[in-house]
This record gives sequence, C-alpha cells and structure tokens, in this order.
Amino acid sequence: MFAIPFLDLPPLTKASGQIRLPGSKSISNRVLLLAGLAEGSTLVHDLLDSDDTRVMIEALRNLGCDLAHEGGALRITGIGGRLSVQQASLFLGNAGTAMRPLAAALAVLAATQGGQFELSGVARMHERPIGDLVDALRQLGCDIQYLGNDGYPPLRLAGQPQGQLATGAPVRVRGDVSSQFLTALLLALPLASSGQGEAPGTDIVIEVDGELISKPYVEITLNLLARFGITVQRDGWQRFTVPAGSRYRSPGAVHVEGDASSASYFVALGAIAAVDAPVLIEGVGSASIQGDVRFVEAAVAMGADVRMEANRIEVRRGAWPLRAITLDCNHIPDAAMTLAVMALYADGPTRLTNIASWRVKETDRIAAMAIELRKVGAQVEEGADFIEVRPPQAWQPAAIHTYDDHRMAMCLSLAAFNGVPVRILDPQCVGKTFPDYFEALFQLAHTHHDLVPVITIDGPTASGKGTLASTLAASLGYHFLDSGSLYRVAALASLRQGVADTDGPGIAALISKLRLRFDGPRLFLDGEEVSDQLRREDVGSRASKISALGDVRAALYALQVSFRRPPGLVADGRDMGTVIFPDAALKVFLTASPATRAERRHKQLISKGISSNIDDLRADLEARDARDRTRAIAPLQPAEDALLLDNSAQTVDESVAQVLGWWEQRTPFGI
Ligand SMILES: O=C(O)C1=C[C@@H](OP(=O)(O)O)[C@@H](O)[C@H](O)C1
Ligand SMILES: C=C(OP(=O)(O)O)C(=O)O
Repeated sequence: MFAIPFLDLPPLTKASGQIRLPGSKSISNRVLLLAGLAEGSTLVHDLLDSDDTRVMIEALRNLGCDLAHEGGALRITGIGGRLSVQQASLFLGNAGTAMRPLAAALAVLAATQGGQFELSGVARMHERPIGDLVDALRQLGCDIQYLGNDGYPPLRLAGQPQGQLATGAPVRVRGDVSSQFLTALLLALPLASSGQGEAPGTDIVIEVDGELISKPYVEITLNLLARFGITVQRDGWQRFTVPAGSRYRSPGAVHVEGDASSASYFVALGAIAAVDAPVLIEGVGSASIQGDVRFVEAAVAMGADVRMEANRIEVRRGAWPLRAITLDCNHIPDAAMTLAVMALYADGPTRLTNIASWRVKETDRIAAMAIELRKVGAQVEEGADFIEVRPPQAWQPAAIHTYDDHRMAMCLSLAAFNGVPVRILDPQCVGKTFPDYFEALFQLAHTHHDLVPVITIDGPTASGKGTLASTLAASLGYHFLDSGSLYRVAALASLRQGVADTDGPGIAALISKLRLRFDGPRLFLDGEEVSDQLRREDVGSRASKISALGDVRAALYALQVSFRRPPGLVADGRDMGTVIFPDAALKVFLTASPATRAERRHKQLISKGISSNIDDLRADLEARDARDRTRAIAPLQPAEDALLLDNSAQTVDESVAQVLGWWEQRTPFGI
C-alpha cells in the first residue's frame, strides 16, 4: 500500500495483463458475521484483507468468537447465537457493512439476553445515517440510544436477560436511504425468530417503506443467508419473512468471490487502454452473486469489448472514444462511480441518474466527483440524485482530493490516460477495500519510457546518496535504483552460476534474467536478500573485473534503464544524470566535505565493530574522488543541469526536504 501523502501518476498510455481481484467486501463482511453468529466453525477462503474486514474481525474477537488462520484461510468459531461477552465497545471505522449489521445483531442479542454494547466509527461514520434501522429495531422493543447526534452513530445498545421482542407485527423499515438497513435486519432477525429453549420461534415479517435502493446487495444477503441455512421468503422487494425456528448453520467452508466493485476499475482500464492485448480480471464473472458485475453491461454500452466467463472477465478497448450514455445506476451504486470517470473519454455528455445514495457514503460522492472531475477539465452538472459529465476539451494536470474515500482514489487514477499527470492525495484511503490497488494498477498500466519521471542522485563515495535516494523514493512511492550494487549483483550471480569472469556474453545473458528488487537500501535477488553477500571481498573484486567487459556494461545499461517504470524512479550512483538517465527531470549532485564523509564512514565502521583511522579514511576518499573524476568511462562529474547539494551541515531529513522542495517546483501540481 502507498502510505504517503500523495502519489503522482505519470501520463499512462496502455494497459494489459492479468490481475487477481481481492475478495468481495460485501461478501466477506456478511460471511464473517454469519460465521460469528453461527454454531460451529466456518473456514473462510479468499477473505478480503482490508480496513473494512479488519474492523469486523476485531469486533467478532471482542464478542468472544474464536478466529484462527489456517494456511491462507480464516477459521471462525461462532457464538451459536448466545452472547458470551455481555459488554463491549466496538470501533467499526467507516465500514457500513460492519456498523449496520452489527448494530442490528447486537441490539437483538442484548434485548433478549442482556448486555450493553457501544458502536462507534471514524468521524464520517458518525455522519452516515442509521436512524431508519434504529427506528425499525425500536419497533421490536430494542433499547438503542444515540450517543452523539440523533439518527447517527455512535450508538449504545442495551437490554436485560430474558427480554422479549415484539415480533408479532411486521417490522417496517425504510429502503430508500440505504439497503444496508434491510440487510442488517435480515441478517439479525434469525436470532429472534429461532425461539429460546423450549419456546417455539415465530415468523418475523419485515416490510419495506418506500422504493428499495441498491437491490442487488439484498440479493447477496439472501444468498448468503441461504448458505447458512436460512431461507427467507419474499414478496417482491416489499415484504420478507424470516421463518420461525431459523438457526444459522455453518456450511463448513465458504469461498469468497473477487470483489465486483473493485473489478470495475480494471474493466474501465481495459476499455480505455487495452489496445494491444487484453486486461484479464480473475476472480469474478458471470457466475457472481454480486450485482456490481452488471457494471460490465454499462462498460459495454460505452464501447468496451468484453468476454465474460463464470469467474473471469477479459476486456479490450472497443469503441474509441468511448460512447456517452445515460443510465439509471441505482442497481450499481458503487461501480457507477467508475462510469463517471470513463465519461471523461466519451464522445459526449454522460448522465448517471438515481444515485442519491452517493451523498451519504464515504463522502458526498456526487459533490466530490463533480469537484475533482472539473479539476481535470470536465464540465460537470450535479443534482440531488444525478451527475452529468462532459469530457474535457483541454486536459489539465490535477491534484485530486480523495476525501478519505477509496473509490474516489481508485476512480480518479483512471484519469491519467491523457498525456497529463494526475496527483492522488492520501492514496492510502484505498485500504478500505483494496490496499494494493495502485500496485495492481502499475502492474497493468504502461507508458512511454520517457514519460516516467526520474530523479537522479549522483555523488562521490560516502556522500549519503543511497540514504537520500532511498528515502526520497519511499516518500514519493517511486522505484529505487542503487546502481552501484548492480555490478556486484552481476558478480554474485555469475559466481553462483559458475560463469567465468571473462565470459562477457554469458554474464550479459545472466544479467538480462536477474529478478531484482530493492526494499529501501536492501537488495533482493530472486526473492532472497543478498545485501550482505554483495559486500564480500570475492564479489567486490569480481565486480571490478567484469565491469570492464563491454557486453556486461551494455547489459547493465539495459538493466538500469528497466527500473524506469510507473510511477517513477529515484536512481543513485555516479553516472545516473550524465549517462544512464540524461533526460531525468531532476538531477542532484550530492557532495559533502572530505572531512565530513570520512567522519561518517568512520562512524559506520565503528557501528559494525570495525576499527579504522579517520585520517587514512579521508586520504582514501580523496584518492578515490580523484580517480573517479578522471576515469575514461563515465567519470564522476555533475551533469550540466544538476543542482548541487552539499549536505555537510545537513541532517538526512533536511536534505530530503530540500530535494522534495526542488521536485515540487518541477511538478505541475500547485496546491
Ligand atoms: O450491503 C452492502 O454490502 C452494500 C450496500 C450498498 O450500500 P447502500 O445500500 O447504502 O447503497 C453499497 O454502496 C455498499 O458499498 C455495500
Ligand atoms: C459505500 C461503501 O461502503 P460501505 O460498506 O461502508 O457502505 C463503498 O464501499 O463504496
């Protein structure tokens, strides 16, 4: 996950490749709750691991459920409908799928078995309505108090042992603000219809007031209830009967499908940018129980070329520009946001209607979408329950606010296919449902080599360039290249494979297959950390030998250049700005006085338990500087357009701030 203040996306051009989706949020949280309420244990495979499921898991743990990892799956041993913990304060973040269903389940359990529970969330959760659900539960006799503003969390739920619920009359619930209120009742009321001890249960009828929105989510609820042994009878979308004697029965094991709302970003990616080869989305398809797979129909109407199998979607660009559409999006409230961004690439205005619920989700999504789409140049009209987007005539680079809304971040990333960069502020908000969204995007999205921004940090030995460069890379979410280590890694790999140190073509072939990854200053070769091995004496001397071979230098050039991938690169070395990335957007030549560098090296050696003489170190450094400056191939000298930074009197933080300041001046994002 990119836990940084902003992530700059370079202009992206094409997309292709395969992605496996994370598990469905809606299914994960329902299955977790049902498994937690059921008797016995349930092994859940492919569960979503994100903020929303973590708060649900933590809540279940606090309520006395046993949760244990088994391989990649989670085993949940439920409470069997009997409260084992009578008091708990549960923090539910901004997860509607945790807050609403847990409020209903715990209200019913407290009302019949006694107990006191407090449910709270982040500030925005305390602005998301829950009054219609509370009103419905109060009809049953549940004791629910608002601890903040009426109609909103936080809530206190209480009750006495052997309490009775008024289940004789139908429970009425409004359906036109959020379908999660009805879902919550459907998930919770089997706890009240089962009967206690010898007492027979009763049918419980729920009647929906007003037009139910987001209906496919209620289908998911009914489907999963059935898997846990409860068949709800229904009369259209108006009346639902939870049968007497209902008991949650664990199906033993459950597999969670990939998230269909998350799939929408990759369907859109394919429609916009899969020009040469398709985007393949694994984990969801025509067999899905999630209503958001119907996003595909809308994408096809806009021009996407889609082939759908039971559990997989293949997308290519079809019509281009995309076709503008007008669509009632009530059935796909979450995925519809993706259409608003596809609309940027359409041949006319796209109008999405019947989306009033957008206003009470993670943020007011109609307002937020209108503001941010205008920033990239679109003309946008918004109303109480619609949005209309006209594509930009001239695209503008924009710093996109994400309002702590995962979908704003994911959707707006798709605005980067227009020759201008896009800055996504607070990208870590994707953690709500898709922590590795941007990693997945960068796996599929490509761009021209020269559109990927590069910052080079060159400088003499012990100037601190490695620390500066890796810290900068981490701050910007960019890739990092410590070019100096590549000669050593080529030496190590060729030693391991038994390739002679005179066999230029052999070593070059090996270099082209190296699988390298930097994690800060640590280097991994084929998944194994080799940082320490690279400092071995035999590796060092082989490195200097093979670096004289023309084939090796050419292969290492190609390897270095291959690190230039979206979203960007910070490269440190001696010839990064002069030879390898002469078109880098920012070049820094880092120096420090020989005295300072000798002192740093001295401290470094002491910390490793190696004794040294500071004057000798200084003499060595000066001799090496002279050699480096005068060598024939790639001599160490600042690029003409490099900015010089002497960090003798600076802390690392100060030099990082200095370079980030220079970088900011070179980006088009004025914020
Ligand atoms: O029940 C569910 O899993 C959901 C229902 C929908 O909410 P509304 O019913 O409030 O539209 C949807 O937006 C949300 O992301 C998940
Ligand atoms: C509305 C959403 O979430 P929640 O489950 O919190 O309602 C969403 O994921 O878009």
